[in-house]
Order: sequence, then structure tokens, then C-alpha cells
Amino acid sequence: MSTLPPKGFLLLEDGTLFLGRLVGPTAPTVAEVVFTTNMTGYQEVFTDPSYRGQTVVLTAPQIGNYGVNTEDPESAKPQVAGVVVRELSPTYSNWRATGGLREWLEEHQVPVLTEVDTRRLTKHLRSAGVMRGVIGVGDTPSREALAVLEGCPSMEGLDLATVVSTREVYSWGKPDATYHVVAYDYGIKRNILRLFEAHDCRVTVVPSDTPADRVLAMNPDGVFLSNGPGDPDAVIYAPAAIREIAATKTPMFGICLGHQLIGLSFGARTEKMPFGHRGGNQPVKDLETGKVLITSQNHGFAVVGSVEGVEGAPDLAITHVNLNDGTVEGLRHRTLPIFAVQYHPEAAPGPHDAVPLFDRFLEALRNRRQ
Ligand SMILES: NC(=O)CC[C@H](N)C(=O)O
Repeated sequence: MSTLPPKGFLLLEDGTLFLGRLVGPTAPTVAEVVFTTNMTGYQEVFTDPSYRGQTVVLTAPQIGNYGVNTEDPESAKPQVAGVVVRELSPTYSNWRATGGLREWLEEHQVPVLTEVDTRRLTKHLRSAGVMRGVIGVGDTPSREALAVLEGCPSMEGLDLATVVSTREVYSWGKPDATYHVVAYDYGIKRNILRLFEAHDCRVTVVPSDTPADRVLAMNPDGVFLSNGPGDPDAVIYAPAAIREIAATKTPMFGICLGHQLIGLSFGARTEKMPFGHRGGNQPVKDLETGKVLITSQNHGFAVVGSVEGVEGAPDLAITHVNLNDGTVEGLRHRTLPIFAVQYHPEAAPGPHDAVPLFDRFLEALRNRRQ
């Protein structure tokens, strides 16, 4: 018989308190509290480095029923600060499972606040905006928890990409692949690397602050700018390197944080969104074909612009917009072989509607060789 976990709480910075039961470490854990509407793919969400510095609320009412496995992680370990759920499944069943979610999160010391009214919490974050929150043990926040909450920096202005990036250069894919891509790692997800491999590319993954001349010396067919956590505007060294590579007409492709950095490199601004887009069913319109894609997303910042264009960046054209709120979801350079999307064509988790974008990048690599 397992004993009931102790009582626990989530206190938001606006004073709203949510009660539940706490599984895992009991020391106060503070982070930005965001919600995702993904129904499945919790292991991919928890291991996505873009979630660094965030506590994730899952709107799906039961999490963990298919366990965890060794194939789905998007990085070596969970990256989230904390997890908030309605129900943490007490059991799991799946042919791929190698263990339970609860045990896996406990092993990695990630606190889970369970038995929370996640519907009320999500509605609150939707109307008040995402904000910092502290998870702790008991049903009244201790003075220590309040102090920790007070000391938590805002996500705005925070460079987390540099923190999660690889320290060393490494290779992915078959050495005899046709194309060579250099990927800037701002918090890269493994499924992006798997998809490059499946598209006949070998990838050299480099630290986020690698100078442009070092990247160009690797003689890449194309350069990829990865997803990643934190405020894009705080990755201050990235735009200069991106502009230097762009000037050589090397094809470039950016996803999520990479998309935002391309925007910033050519004069655009980024801004924090009220509650972001996180989930597997965000409708995006491709303005060039008129087609609507259902996309996987995870971002809290966006490039400022609309269907009319990107503010401050006349060299960039808008290629995609979000149909829920009209925000910018895709960009391309008007004269250079550079394009980027705010959403996640690599899915993991989520729909595969946008996977053909990898073919588009491949086409740019092919064209360059001709
Ligand atoms: N998934 C990502 O790359 C997220 C980008 C950025 N950290 C944001 O929140 O908007």
C-alpha cells in the first residue's frame, strides 16, 4: 500500500493559492508557471530544454498512464522545474514503457503537485497571464517559500539558452550523409537531430556562442538555429553571428527561439506574450499556399508583426500566422535563403503537418551546391 503524499501548494505571485498533494522534493521550487494543452507526449514536454526555468501545468486530466521510455526524451533529463497535474496516474501500461512517470520524476528530483484543480489554474493564467509561482509542502506557504518566490527573476530579460547549450561540439548522424548542417544549440531537441539524420544530413552541433567564422570554417551546406528557453532578446551575441553567416548566402533555418533570433537579427522586435502557445493543436496559416496546419508549439515570446509585415524588418516577409491570435508564426528573408518558423515542425509531441519544412531546407542546401 502506498501512503498518500503530503499536502502541497502552488502559490502564484499575485497571491492566488492552489492546493494539492506533493510528490518528490519538498524544498520550495520557484519558476514561471505555464500551461500546455498536449494530451500526450508528457515525457517529450518535460525533457524539452525550452521548458527550462518553467513549471508546467498539464491541462489533460490524467498524466502518466503510459509510463516513460528511453526513446522519447528530447534531451538527457527532465528540464522542467516542476509539474502540476490533476491526476498523476498511479499505474501505467504500454508496450514501450520502461518505468513509471512518478518514479522517473522522483529519480530526477522534479516536484509534482498533484490533485490540483488544473482547470481553474489554467483559466487564471489565461486571464491574468503567466507568472512566477512557488511549489511547496503543506497547505500554507512558509516564510521560506515566500522568500524564494520573491527572489525569482522574471523570464523577461533572462538568457537561458546559454545555460542549456552544449559546452562541446558534437556530431549527430551518419558521417557519410550527403549534407552537412551546423546547428547552433540554444537548447536543441533531439527530434530535430533525428529528422536531419532522416533527411540525409550529418549535423555538427555547436555551443550557442560559437563565432560565425568558426562555423563557416566547418564548411556547412546550411546552418540551423535551434529552439531554446528564455528571452530571445537576452541572447545578445546571437544576432551578430547570424548576420555574418547570412552575408555569405549560406542557407539558414530556424525553429522557435531560432526563428525569434532571425527576426531580431534583421531588425524586428520580440515581445512577451500574455500566456504563450503550448500544446499540440495550434492552427497556423501558411500565407503562401493558403493551407492551414495544425502545429505543435511551445513559446512565450513572439516576433512583433502581423499579416501586414514584420515591424522594423523590411527584409523579412511573413510566411505564417497563428489563426487564434494573429501572431507571427513564420518568416523568410526576401533575398537570402533564410526561413524560420515559430512552431515545431519536428513535433515531438504533436502533429506532423509541418514536417515537410525539413524538405524545404534540403532544397535550399541542394540549390546552393548547384
Ligand atoms: N521552444 C522555444 O524555442 C521557445 C522560445 C522562447 N524561449 C519562448 O518562450 O518564446
